[in-house]
Amino acid sequence: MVVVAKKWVLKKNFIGEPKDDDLVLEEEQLPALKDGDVLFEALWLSVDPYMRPYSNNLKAPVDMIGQQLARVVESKDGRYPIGSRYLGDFGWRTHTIFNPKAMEGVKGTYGKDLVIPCPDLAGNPESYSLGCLGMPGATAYFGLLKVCDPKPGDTVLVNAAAGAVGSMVGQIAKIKGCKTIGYAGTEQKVKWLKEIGYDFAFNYKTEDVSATLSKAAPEGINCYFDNASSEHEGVGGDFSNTVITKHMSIGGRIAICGAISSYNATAPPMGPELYGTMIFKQLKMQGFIVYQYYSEYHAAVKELAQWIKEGKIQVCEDVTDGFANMRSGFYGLLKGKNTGKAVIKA
Ligand SMILES: NC(=O)C1=CN([C@@H]2O[C@H](COP(=O)(O)OP(=O)(O)OC[C@H]3O[C@@H](n4cnc5c(N)ncnc54)[C@H](OP(=O)(O)O)[C@@H]3O)[C@@H](O)[C@H]2O)C=CC1
Ligand SMILES: CCCCCC(=O)/C=C/[C@H]1[C@H](O)CC(=O)[C@@H]1CCCCCCC(=O)O
Repeated sequence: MVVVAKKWVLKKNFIGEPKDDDLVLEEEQLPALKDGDVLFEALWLSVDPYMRPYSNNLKAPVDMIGQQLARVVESKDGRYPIGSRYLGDFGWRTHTIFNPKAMEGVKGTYGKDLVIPCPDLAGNPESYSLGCLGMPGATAYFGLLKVCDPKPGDTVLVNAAAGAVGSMVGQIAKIKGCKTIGYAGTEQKVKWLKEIGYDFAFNYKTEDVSATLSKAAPEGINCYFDNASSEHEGVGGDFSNTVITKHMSIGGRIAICGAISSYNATAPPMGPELYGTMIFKQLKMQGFIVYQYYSEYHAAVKELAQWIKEGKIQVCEDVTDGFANMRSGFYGLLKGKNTGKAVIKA
């Protein structure tokens, strides 16, 4: 079988906001399969914020990085039957030849396997394996439960709350008996946050962060799940500085999950202004990477699937149709166009 794969190539490293000619769609004729080779075809592909900062470590021109849900279409390894589904770190490409035996023991970033069987999704749509039942869902699960360690009755604050991670954090926090406050960048997102059970939701672009927090959480914030980090401008100034210096309660916990507001920045982010508050309020602030909890990943996905099945978690996906439109799906994510998990249908 002659297969011509389509792939997105990072032609130039991004500088500032990504531009159309930084990423270019190309074709590549694949060779015939050798012994042990498996040919995968992408079904769904993920676009995630990390692709922007991580691609700075690559030297263009280079094939773009990313995870996809793929099915086996041809196989010379009996352990990989035709039709079976895998999550593969294959990058932005439609077809991939991978040799599991030759790649045995080769790990991806943070010790994760490069190709893993699609987990049991308990009847949920396959694309969820890249979102609520995949890396972003697990990020929400571990970041909240392990790093923020919420107690029933705690107040949990989340920014980029209508995204893949943030929408899950708020709903898991509700399951754990917390009061939840979410901030997002459009009125439509704010409306959706209320629909999925956030107790309070605000538009950080139009409402004063400090004033809204004083009203919604006069008791202070116990857990702050930070998806956007410093330089995240809300009305009234930097979002995280405002939250941390003015609104944390004593003994509060801060999970540093991401820093999307600075991914396109061309100057380094500002330094810590927070030490005084951290000390006097006895705060804990911890960065984390979802795969540091890799040994518990499948158990987490199982519990998340159960919560979805029980109707305790609602899911929204932002689907871009067609591999050829993957770049615009990614650029849209960086501009806040997505509600819920941004995925590409191949
Ligand atoms: N530590 C870890 O292991 C992991 C960390 N992450 C991090 O979690 C965060 C959320 O990821 P994910 O849920 O996948 O993405 P989202 O689905 O939340 O999409 C990104 C959202 O971020 C917001 N945003 C975009 N640009 C800016 C900006 N300049 N300032 C503030 N907000 C902005 C937009 O929402 P809005 O309209 O509300 O501004 C946008 O929709 C990211 O920072 C990501 O890097 C993700 C996975 C794993
Ligand atoms: C300042 C940058 C913060 C980035 C935070 C973030 O979004 C991290 C995401 C990682 C998540 O923990 C698990 C992942 O899959 C993300 C990293 C993936 C790196 C892939 C590199 C692949 C490659 O080099 O081929």
